[in-house]
Amino acid sequence: MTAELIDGKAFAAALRGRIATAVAALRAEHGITPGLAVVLVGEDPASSVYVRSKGKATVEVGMEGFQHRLSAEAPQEELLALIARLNDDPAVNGILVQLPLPRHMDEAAVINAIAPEKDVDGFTVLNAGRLATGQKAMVPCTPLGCLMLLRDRLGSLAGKDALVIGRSNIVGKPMAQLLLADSATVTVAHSRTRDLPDLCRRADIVVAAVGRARFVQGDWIKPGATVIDVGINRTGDGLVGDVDFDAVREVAGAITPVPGGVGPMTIACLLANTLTATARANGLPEPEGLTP
Ligand SMILES: Nc1nc(=O)c2c([nH]1)NC[C@@H]1CN(c3ccc(C(=O)N[C@@H](CCC(=O)O)C(=O)O)cc3)C=[N+]21
Repeated sequence: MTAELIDGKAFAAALRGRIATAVAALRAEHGITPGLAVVLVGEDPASSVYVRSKGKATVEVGMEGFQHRLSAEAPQEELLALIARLNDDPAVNGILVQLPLPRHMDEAAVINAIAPEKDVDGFTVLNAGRLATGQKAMVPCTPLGCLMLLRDRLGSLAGKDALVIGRSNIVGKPMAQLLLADSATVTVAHSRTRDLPDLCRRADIVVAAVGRARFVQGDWIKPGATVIDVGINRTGDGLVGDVDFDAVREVAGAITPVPGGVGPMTIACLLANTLTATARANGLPEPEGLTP
């Protein structure tokens, strides 16, 4: 049996369509246009590509995009001053500082300078704590996108055995929190985990976010399991995920491809978070289906 493909690209396009409709209504009924500021420090070519596609997606749903570029050598104070201005700017509802930052900067200090209500990445300590304690939060875009795909495929996640491979603050940990909030039984595996293949064979849901090309093997997968591949690895033969796609798709029930899986959902969820932040900032009801 071959796994069903989970079409993240199509799901993301539909989500962006609903966002565009809500943005148009916000403008017509309240004269409000959501604004998203993206800050890029340095000239990393991959980062420039992401920032450009985020800018394009922002305009396509009718939001206003603001781009700020600082040189790789800019002092941290300059970045903090820019963030302070964006925090105070009423036209800016969401702020994203593209990661990674140059080595001379303190990533945590920079991220936590973002006003929590404008933290559309959900990376600040306050939003991470809110998510972990079941309070209304800004939820990191990639895990939120994965959750939407999982619920669409499986319905209720209650009682499912979920394995998250990777423990980063931006994917693994918030993904585990979201699955736990949906009453899955969650295991988080990492580089020091013993018997990962055996652990994986028990999982109904596998979320791979390790950053190692084709790491998850076909014989690690329980037949019929749902596999979400968060990996974006540039190799000699193009963009590949953290899952050995050709082998795993022979065993799994459903799997996300790379590209065309989680990546497009990340960008759509960034727009979803910007819309949610705008509604909250203006005391308006939040559009449904954009938050967990
Ligand atoms: N503060 C911050 N927030 C981020 O969300 C953030 C970041 N920094 N730094 C970099 C990573 C990476 N990231 C991706 C978003 C979309 C695709 C995406 O759409 N990928 C396409 C393919 C793109 C291609 O062909 O290169 C796909 O998977 O189909 C990939 C990667 C967001 N990031």
